Amino acid sequence: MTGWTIGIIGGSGLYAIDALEDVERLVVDTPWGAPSDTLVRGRIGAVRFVFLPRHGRGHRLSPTEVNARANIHALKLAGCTDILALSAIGSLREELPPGHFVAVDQFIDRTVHRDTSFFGAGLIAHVSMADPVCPRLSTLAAHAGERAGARMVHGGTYLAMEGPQFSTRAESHLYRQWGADVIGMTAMPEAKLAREAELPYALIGMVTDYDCWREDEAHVEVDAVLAQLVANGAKARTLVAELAAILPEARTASPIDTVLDQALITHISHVDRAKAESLGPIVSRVLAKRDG
Ligand SMILES: CSC[C@H]1O[C@H](OP(=O)(O)O)[C@H](O)[C@@H]1O
Ligand SMILES: Nc1ncnc2[nH]cnc12
Repeated sequence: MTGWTIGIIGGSGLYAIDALEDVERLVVDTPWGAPSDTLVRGRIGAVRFVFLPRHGRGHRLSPTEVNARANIHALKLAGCTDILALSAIGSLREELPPGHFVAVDQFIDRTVHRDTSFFGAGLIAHVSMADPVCPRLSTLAAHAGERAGARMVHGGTYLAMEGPQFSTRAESHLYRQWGADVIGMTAMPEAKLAREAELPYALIGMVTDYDCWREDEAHVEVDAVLAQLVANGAKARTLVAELAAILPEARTASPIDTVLDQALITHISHVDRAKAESLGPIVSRVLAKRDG
């Protein structure tokens, strides 16, 4: 086995990864409650994967109901070293038609009804989100997508909206003016929480629609999104298998593995020990270093 354990968060239309071998289901509980579903642990070749369908099998959870803290905490508990998220996205750009895949590298967070941090209550950290995705994993995932036959665009800004309703036309035009390239409802606070958990995160978005900013095009509807996802689904699954094939054999350290060294601000003598205990593997590394 390699040193990688890749957590895969599957978005709308991606509720299983059939290439996984030696599969076992893990029921994991966290201080934030249960994740979206049981985790599916397996391997492809020598690479370990842990798969989690973001909305649960059968798509039971709305974007607001997805418990991102539980999901990221559960993936950390399951031993993940990195997280690759796959999502359906709307396009805010003419040159990103349905069927294109985008390796997202920036976010604008417009979500308002979600818990966005593991920290607080006696243990405070301020992580940098200046560069919110891991360039190493994002580049590898983009190459895997190309090998899977996807039309891949490297880089793009994702606007995270609360939903579950799609945008008004005025909002869609506004987000274009802000410089957003694609839109979705789920990657925030997921990406922020992955960073707090010291897990390098990348997001491959699969364009399903042109949202509603184009006057000559039907506005987005779920049935069109799902039809496009069925068309993209096989490529998304192949992308995961290709990623396993191209990952370097040994995982070298990422700067994201140790972000809490700088970000954790609470003095060790004032850390709330019960809170630290509940965060488990998210803070055990950095606290052991400071205790020592
Ligand atoms: C089914 S259309 C809207 C839905 O799809 C996207 O979810 P995900 O990112 O999990 O693929 C979008 O963010 C909305 O939640
Ligand atoms: N147009 C859109 N807006 C928000 N989330 C989406 N997911 C897929 N298409 C979307």
